Amino acid sequence: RRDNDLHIGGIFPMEGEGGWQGGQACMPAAELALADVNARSDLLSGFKLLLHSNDSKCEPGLGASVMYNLLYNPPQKLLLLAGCSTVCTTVAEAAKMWNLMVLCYGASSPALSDRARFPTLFRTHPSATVHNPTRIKLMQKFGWSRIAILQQAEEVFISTVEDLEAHCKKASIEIVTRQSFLSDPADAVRNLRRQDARVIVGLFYVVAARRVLCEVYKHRLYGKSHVWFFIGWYEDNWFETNLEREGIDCTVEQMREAAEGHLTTEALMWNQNANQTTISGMTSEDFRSRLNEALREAGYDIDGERYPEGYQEAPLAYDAVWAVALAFNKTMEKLEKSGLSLKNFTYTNKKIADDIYEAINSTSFLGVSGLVAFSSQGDRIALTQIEQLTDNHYVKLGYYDTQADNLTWLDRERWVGGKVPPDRTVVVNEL
Ligand SMILES: CC1(C)CO[C@@H](CC(=O)O)CN1
Repeated sequence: RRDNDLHIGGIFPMEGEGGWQGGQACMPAAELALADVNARSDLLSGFKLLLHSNDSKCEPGLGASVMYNLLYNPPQKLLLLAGCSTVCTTVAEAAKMWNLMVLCYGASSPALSDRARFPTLFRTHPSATVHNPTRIKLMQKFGWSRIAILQQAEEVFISTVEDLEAHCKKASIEIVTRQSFLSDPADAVRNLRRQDARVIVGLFYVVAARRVLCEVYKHRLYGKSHVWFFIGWYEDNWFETNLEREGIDCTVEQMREAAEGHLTTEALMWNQNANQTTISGMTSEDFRSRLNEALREAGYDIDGERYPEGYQEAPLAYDAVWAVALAFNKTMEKLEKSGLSLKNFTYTNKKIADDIYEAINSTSFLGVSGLVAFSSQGDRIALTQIEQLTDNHYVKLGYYDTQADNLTWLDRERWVGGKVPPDRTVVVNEL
């Protein structure tokens, strides 16, 4: 091994049944970034960044064993990249014992925003709680102060709802009912009707979302008197696919009718200003072309729209490597003043670990995923996008910058009844 190599570990969810196999697109994206930062003569003063990757299958146990292999086999690693909330939780909880920073490009769990448990964690993937200020902003915009919540009983949604409840309290928005279900939403949806819920925030994975939508159709909790907030990162035609395979007893037409008009929120992962040059010299569209080329070479039929999992999150992995390179660069400059370099780092060297922490913590640059910067909890600061399903197509309604409390609104919303649905039964006094 050349002694001017800087080594980092990469843990990518490639295969596996459960969870998110986003490493399929995120590992190629990370490798593109590695080539780009190593091609820059003005970064890392002559050192080369090397990435040692392994597959976690999005399983925390396998992730832990992959991490131990990376740490107990030379060369010494300086930092770990990881994906999947479950793997990041395990890796980040342990990595502090080796004074290693962990940069998660694919972890949305709100539980990870905890410096007590994860003192060395940073994420380029925003927490699921990033949706909540946007949901509140929309409720205030449309005058809804009485809402309901329907959620699947999964850790990520439970902690997201707790955060949403706190935001609702602060905004004096009443939650008339909070219904949760494990896998069958029928009773929960029926209870929504009993409580006369009109504005409902739905938090569940996409398979559960199809079950919910069919129940919504059956209980007529849709149309001109109801508004649904769904998660925006499902596939675009999620409400009309896999109905047979998943035993959904609603037709495509019924699902479309129930879905018409719903709103979605999601974190922006591709820089919206498509022709804005980012730190790599590329625009986000340039990045898309290069990623597509790399994925074609890896055997994916991109032109046939056969995208690998993690395609949406690929900019987060690309920017994670840039964040590491910039932070290492800053740390090298600081260490050189005392005649040291990152080659002096060891797993017991907390001093250099603190320097790397400080460098990442103060990192901020324009990446292909937009402005990359971290909160004091290591969370990605991100914009959100709002869409509405109209005639079976998602229409962009606007963007929200939580930090600046700035809502960019495009005035494209359409309501089934021609006006904004009220959040409660409106009694009209007959004169
Ligand atoms: C937006 C999504 C699909 C949320 O889950 C992330 C994976 C995880 O949190 O485990 C990947 N990105």
